[in-house]
Amino acid sequence: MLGQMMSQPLLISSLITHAERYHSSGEIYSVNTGGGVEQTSWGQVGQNSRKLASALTKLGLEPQARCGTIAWNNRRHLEIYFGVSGGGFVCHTINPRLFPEQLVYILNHAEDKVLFIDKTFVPLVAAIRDKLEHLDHIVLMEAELGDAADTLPGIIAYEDLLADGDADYAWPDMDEYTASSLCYTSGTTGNPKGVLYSHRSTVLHSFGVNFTDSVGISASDVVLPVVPMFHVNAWGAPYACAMSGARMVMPGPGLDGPSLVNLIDTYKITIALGVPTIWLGLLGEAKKIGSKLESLQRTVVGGSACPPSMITAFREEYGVDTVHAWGMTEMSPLGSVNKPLAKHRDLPQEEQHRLRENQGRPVFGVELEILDDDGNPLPHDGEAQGDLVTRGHWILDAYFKKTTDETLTNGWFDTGDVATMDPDGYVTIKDRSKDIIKSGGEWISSVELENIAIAHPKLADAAVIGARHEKWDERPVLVAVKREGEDPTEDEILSVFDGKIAKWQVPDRVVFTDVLPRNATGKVLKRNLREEFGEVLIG
Ligand SMILES: Nc1ncnc2c1ncn2[C@@H]1O[C@H](COP(=O)(O)OP(=O)(O)OP(=O)(O)O)[C@@H](O)[C@H]1O
Repeated sequence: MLGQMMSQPLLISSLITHAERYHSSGEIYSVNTGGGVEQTSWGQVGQNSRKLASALTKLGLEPQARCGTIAWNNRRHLEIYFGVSGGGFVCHTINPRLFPEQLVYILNHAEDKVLFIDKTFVPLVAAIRDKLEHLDHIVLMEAELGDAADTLPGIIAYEDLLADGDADYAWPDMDEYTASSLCYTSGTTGNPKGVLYSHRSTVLHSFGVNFTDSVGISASDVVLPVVPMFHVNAWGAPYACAMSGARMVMPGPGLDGPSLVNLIDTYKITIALGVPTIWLGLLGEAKKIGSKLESLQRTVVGGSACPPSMITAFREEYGVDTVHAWGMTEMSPLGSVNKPLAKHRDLPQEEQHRLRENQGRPVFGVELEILDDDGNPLPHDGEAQGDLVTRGHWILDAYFKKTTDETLTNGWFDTGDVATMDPDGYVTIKDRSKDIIKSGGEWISSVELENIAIAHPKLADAAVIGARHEKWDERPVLVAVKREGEDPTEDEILSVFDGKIAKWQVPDRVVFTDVLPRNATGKVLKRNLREEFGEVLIG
């Protein structure tokens, strides 16, 4: 049995303590709700997070009380991440883009006692305040209350709350399995479900993010987390940056193409993380204003499938490496990352590029398996498609307020994705099991068709659904959004599939629409598309 030193608990407070001690002067730039930029440092974030923990304790919060946040990526949100969890409370990040009824459901289900909000969300919260059953305090993430004092009586200004905190507050000791944070799934396939993370799972996940063959954030990086802090903790970037000492740029509410290009060029961003739709907007903008995105070394893309045409555009036009990653809320979220192996170095460039398109290999700490309908493992031959299941150090045991038996099957979590795995462990997500198209007993991947369609120069966006078919049960239909000023015909669009896939996989029809319905994290809501276009092949 080894001694005390090696059994020190893995706590979130240890991440911020490390940042405060060893990269105290490391800069953090934060865009506030008015568009101005504030500069702070890891040392200041550390100090403020301790004051916050102390102030929350003085407010009388019980250990493990949930503290919600409805906020953009900014420095106060960063302090709340460390202060709330470090103080032994649970940091519950909430997606403001959810419908008000969903917000009420989540806040009541989580039993949030305190809610931290950005100024932008005052009207949103005022409209639902009466329905929040457990809420005792609302904190405005500003120095002064302004009009919010009238709109939300009793609201406290963040800086006033901090002023009550003790600057030499000592982080409490606790078991590393204590809950530290809570996120709800984005509700693409049903009601949002709560996922609790522990201190241990969060610290281990940060190591996972920082592996060289993963996102690999280093002290010399300048990191732009475009992925919101309410979307699975910005994929763990805030914790991983505290661990490594990277400089951070928090983009605030401006996530449009021009704002992002400006931040990348001004702050010499080296790594940016976000979902594919964000990068589509950014690529268009960079071209328009002639930016070369010179400092940018890599974009980390996940949340939904990254179209190969985007990987090519980043590489060929800007020399930026796109790192395709896959995961989900239930996985903290990191599951797999696409990085090459030594043996790939000798392959022709084209082949190397093609290999970068799938969702990559499991990171140490995560196990992945593919199973057939009877739950038996399928071969890792890159061909066999099955249900992707997982278990590991930062994969959930049970949904919040549910049991393990209701969440796992034989100790594994079913991701709801259908995938193949090759002998090196590279995973290709074919579809979500609910979206895969079952045509006469054969499976067609809607993602594969979308990846091809989106490269059509006359299309701005595309999604493929299975529409009901009298003979084949289901057939693919492409729902397409035309690029501004273009008016392609159905045949013109379908020609994009020529020679790229078998003829029987080509969509039966193209239907045009103005905009694709997306959920609060930017994923296409295919069930809405099926409701609208699911019958277009009948009669
Ligand atoms: N790189 C990727 N390529 C393809 N799909 C991805 C990728 N990254 C994430 N996904 C998809 O996103 C899913 C995880 O989404 P998330 O955890 O944000 O919530 P959700 O699953 O959409 O919500 P809900 O479970 O409530 O429907 C994965 O299971 C997968 O289908």
